Amino acid sequence: MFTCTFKKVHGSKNDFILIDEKNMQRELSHEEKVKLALLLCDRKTGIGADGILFVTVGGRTDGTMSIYNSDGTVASMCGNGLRVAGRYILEQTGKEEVIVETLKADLYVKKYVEQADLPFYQVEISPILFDPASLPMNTEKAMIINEKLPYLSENLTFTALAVPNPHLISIVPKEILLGGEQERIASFVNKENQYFPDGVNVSFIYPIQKGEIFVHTFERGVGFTNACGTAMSASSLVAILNGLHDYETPLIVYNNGGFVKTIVHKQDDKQWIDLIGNGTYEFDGKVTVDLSRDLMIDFTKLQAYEDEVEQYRKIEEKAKQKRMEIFGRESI
Ligand SMILES: N[C@@H](CCC[C@H](N)C(=O)O)C(=O)O
Repeated sequence: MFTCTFKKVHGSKNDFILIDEKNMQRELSHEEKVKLALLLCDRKTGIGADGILFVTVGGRTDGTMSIYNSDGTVASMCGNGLRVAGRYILEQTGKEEVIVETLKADLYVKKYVEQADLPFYQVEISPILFDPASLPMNTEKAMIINEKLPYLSENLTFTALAVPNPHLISIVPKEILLGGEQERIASFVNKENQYFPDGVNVSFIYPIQKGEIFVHTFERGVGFTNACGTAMSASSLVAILNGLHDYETPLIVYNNGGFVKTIVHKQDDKQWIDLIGNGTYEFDGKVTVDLSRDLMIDFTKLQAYEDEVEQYRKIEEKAKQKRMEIFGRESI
């Protein structure tokens, strides 16, 4: 039997079970964490989430975050997750800004003060890598920027980059965004294939107007999600590379769960992205599982964060209206 307390959280409705490792009855091996992700993230038989964020406070940096996708695979980063994990580490340390260790990089997080009604958090997305080996992607080319990939589509062009988890991104017209192309392409590259041996997150960008884009993502290890933070960050850079936006300038990125703000920085030879958005706590809970029998035994809600859930509901409502105006649908 294994018991732990957790927080159910979300960033743009990309939802997670956040577990502070100090609240676990005992340390879990990687294999046990995989099982826990499969059990708890299941939306029918578990608690339901896009992934588990394992967090520790203190250590070499102010804290650490690791992410297990709902299918049990491990990713190197999670932008929406880092906003909530960063918030948690900020609150636990009482600091104004923190550095969080993730699998491949130490990343900067702070509270974003311009947002009055609901606290927003700003997280650093870096490094940004175009070398196909860093995704990994098998190709002869040195970089994939607005390239046709005939094995995926005859018409669309794609940009491939790692931030540092892998993203394949295409700018598309409305009818393509609303059609079945994204699911077909994403399903192909996330099954066994010769081009993306570890799979890849696939995003479609729809440019709304100057300063605004919509991003829809099929996440590796999850499927379509309401939003993917690293994908929205990578898509912001892709928008700039295509002349749709400028460096050092805020961009509003709408998604199926709300919106975020991004700023892509370029200074000398260094590039990084600020991802700014909500980091919402929904409720605290306690769960008991039997990992040897792959069973969730018991799950109790301990405390609900009704005020912030209600505040977020207003943001969500506005974003829904925006999607209705643009696409004539509440969600994509
Ligand atoms: N939702 C995340 C990304 C989670 C990892 C991703 N599915 C992967 O496997 O690379 C985000 O907000 O960035």
